[in-house]
Amino acid sequence: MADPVIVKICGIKSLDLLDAAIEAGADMVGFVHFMRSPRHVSIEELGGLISAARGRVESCVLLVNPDNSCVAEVAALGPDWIQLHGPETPHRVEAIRAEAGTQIMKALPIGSADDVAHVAAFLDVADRILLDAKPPKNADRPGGLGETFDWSLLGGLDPSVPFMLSGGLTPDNVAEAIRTVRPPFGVDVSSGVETAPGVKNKKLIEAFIRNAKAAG
Ligand SMILES: O=C(O)c1ccccc1N[C@@H]1O[C@H](COP(=O)(O)O)[C@@H](O)[C@H]1O
Repeated sequence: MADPVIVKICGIKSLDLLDAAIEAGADMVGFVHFMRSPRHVSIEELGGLISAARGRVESCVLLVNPDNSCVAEVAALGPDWIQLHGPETPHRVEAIRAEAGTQIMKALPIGSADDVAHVAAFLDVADRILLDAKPPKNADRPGGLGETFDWSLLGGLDPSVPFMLSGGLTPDNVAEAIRTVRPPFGVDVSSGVETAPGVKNKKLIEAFIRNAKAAG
């Protein structure tokens, strides 16, 4: 039998939605600490969410180009993962991994075959790669926009790359995404389980997880 698909629900802001995601079968949850995001949570809120997740589901804190003090503050809360979703270079990712002492998921924007080739530069410095849609030039944030990308570009990816797929996934397209891309470390969603930016919906979370797990 195939391994079950790993599902990460990102952009959770409340304990109520955290419980709902865990009850629905999420394997990982993500909390966004980035002021320009509609899913931003403060350091104090992060502490409560990470504690409530501990031992039940893997937790991941999303940061965008963080400085060392931000990395240290977040790492002290004990998340399982830090997701770097900005323009961090391989050298900076390596430094953040050393500073934080947590597993690192590096998000990379995909819009062309060149972007796919760029993934190789991060394989030695990140524990996992998250492949996301390249945001439009005028976007006010580098992700969480509900944009998909051309999955066929990933046909050129080395099959040993440990990646998770994200970018515009929804309950309606997640099964097709899994069958087409076969991401070895599962799927990640934020906008696709919301009714408005930052407003998660329990029924959409349940449907997303159900459809993803069935497709695996
Ligand atoms: O969610 C955000 O606001 C966000 C801000 C800055 C960087 C990334 C962000 N979101 C992450 O992007 C991917 C894909 O999201 P979506 O499903 O297309 O909405 C996911 O990891 C989000 O958590």
